Amino acid sequence: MKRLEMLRHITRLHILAICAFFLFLLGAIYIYSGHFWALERFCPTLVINPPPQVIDTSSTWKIGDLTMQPGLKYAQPSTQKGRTDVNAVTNWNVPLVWEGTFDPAVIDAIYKKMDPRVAVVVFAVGKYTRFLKGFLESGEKHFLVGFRVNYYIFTDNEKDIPKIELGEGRKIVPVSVPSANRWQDVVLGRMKWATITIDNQIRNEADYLFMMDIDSVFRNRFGAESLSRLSAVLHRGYYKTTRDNFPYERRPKSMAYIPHGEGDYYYTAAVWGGYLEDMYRLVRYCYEQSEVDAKNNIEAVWQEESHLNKYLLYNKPTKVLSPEYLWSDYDQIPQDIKVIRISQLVKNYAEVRPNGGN
Ligand SMILES: CC(=O)N[C@H]1[C@@H](OP(=O)(O)OP(=O)(O)OC[C@H]2O[C@@H](n3ccc(=O)[nH]c3=O)[C@H](O)[C@@H]2O)O[C@H](CO)[C@H](O)[C@@H]1O
Ligand SMILES: [Mn+2]
Repeated sequence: MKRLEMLRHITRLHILAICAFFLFLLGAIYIYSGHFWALERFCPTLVINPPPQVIDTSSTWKIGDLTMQPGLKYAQPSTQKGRTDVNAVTNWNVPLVWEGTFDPAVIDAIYKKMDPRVAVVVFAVGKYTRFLKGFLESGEKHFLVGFRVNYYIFTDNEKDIPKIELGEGRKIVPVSVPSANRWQDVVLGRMKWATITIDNQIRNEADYLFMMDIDSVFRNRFGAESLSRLSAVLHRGYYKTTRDNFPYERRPKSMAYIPHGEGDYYYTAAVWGGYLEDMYRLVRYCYEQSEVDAKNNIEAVWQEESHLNKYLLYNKPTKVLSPEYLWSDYDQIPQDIKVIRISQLVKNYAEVRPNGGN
C-alpha cells in the first residue's frame, strides 16, 4: 500500500518534471525560431544583400537638349494615331520604343545636332572572333549611321580583327584581354575589363556607351531613338511573361537576388547603353556585385545579366527598348515585332565556347 502510494507520488513528480521540461523546450524553440526567422528575413535584404544605391543623376539627361533646327520636313505627329497593339510607355513614364513610335528624321535631327561620340564595347575572346566581320559590317550599314562611333574590341587575338571599311568619324579600337577557360569568366570578365578600360581610356573618348554581345548582326536601323541616360532592351524570351516567371536570381545568398512579387521587365545583357558615366556606374556595379558573390562562393544564375536586372529594377532606365533591338535567329517573329534591328545568330554553343555548355 505504502509502496503503491510512493509510486503514485513519484509518477506525479515525474509528470510535473516532464511537463516543465517540455514547457522549457517549447519556449526555447519559440525563441530560437524567432531569431532564425529574423535572420532569414532580414539578412538577405538588409545585411548581406542591400538594394543597389540610387544613382546620382545630377550630371546628365536634360529635356532641354531636345532641340531641332527650323525648316526640317517631316510628317505631323498625331495625338490619336499610333501603335495600339503594344504599350509604348512604362509606368514610370519613359518611352518604350517600338517601330512606329518615333520619326527617324526628327530623332536624327535632334541627336545629330549634339554630335555625340558613341563607344561600342564588344568582346571577342577565343573563337568568338569569327563573329567580328558580320557584326562590324552590318553595324556600318545600320548602327547610328552618320554618327561618330568607336568600336572597342576586347580580344585575346588582335590579329583576328578583320579589316573593315568604316564610315567617316568611326574607328576600331583593339583592347587586349587575357584568354579564359570558362565562358562564364569571359561573360562576367566583361564587367571587370570594361570598368578598367573606361577608367583608363574610354572616358575621354565617348559621351555614350553601349555594351553588346558579338554573336549577332544588325539587320535594320538601330538609331538615335535608342539614346538616353540609360537604355535597356526587353529580353525577347520574357516580354510577355508574368514577373514571377522572370529568370531573376532567386537565391538570397547572391547579391543579384530579387524576391518573388517584384519586377518590371526582364532585360537582356546583350545590348544596353546610355550616358558614359551612368553606364560606367552600372558596369562597375555588376563587376563589384559579382566579386562579392564570388567571395561567397556563388555565381548569379545569368551572370552579369542577373546583376543588371537587379540594378534596373531599383534604378529605372530612362528608355526601354523593345525586343526589336535584340531578336534571335532561333525564334519565330511574332506580329508585334515589325522590324528586327539586331538578331542573335544561331551558334553551336558546345563548339564555340571554351568549356562547351549552354
Ligand atoms: C541574348 C542574351 O540574352 N545574351 C546573354 C546570354 O548570352 P549568350 O547565351 O548569347 O552568351 P554568349 O555565348 O553570346 O556570351 C556573351 C558574349 O561574351 C563574349 N564571349 C563569350 C564567351 C567566349 O568564349 N568568348 C567571348 O567573347 C561574346 O561577346 C559573347 O557574345 O547570356 C549571357 C550570360 O550567360 C549574357 O548575359 C548575354 O548577354
Ligand atoms: Mn550572345
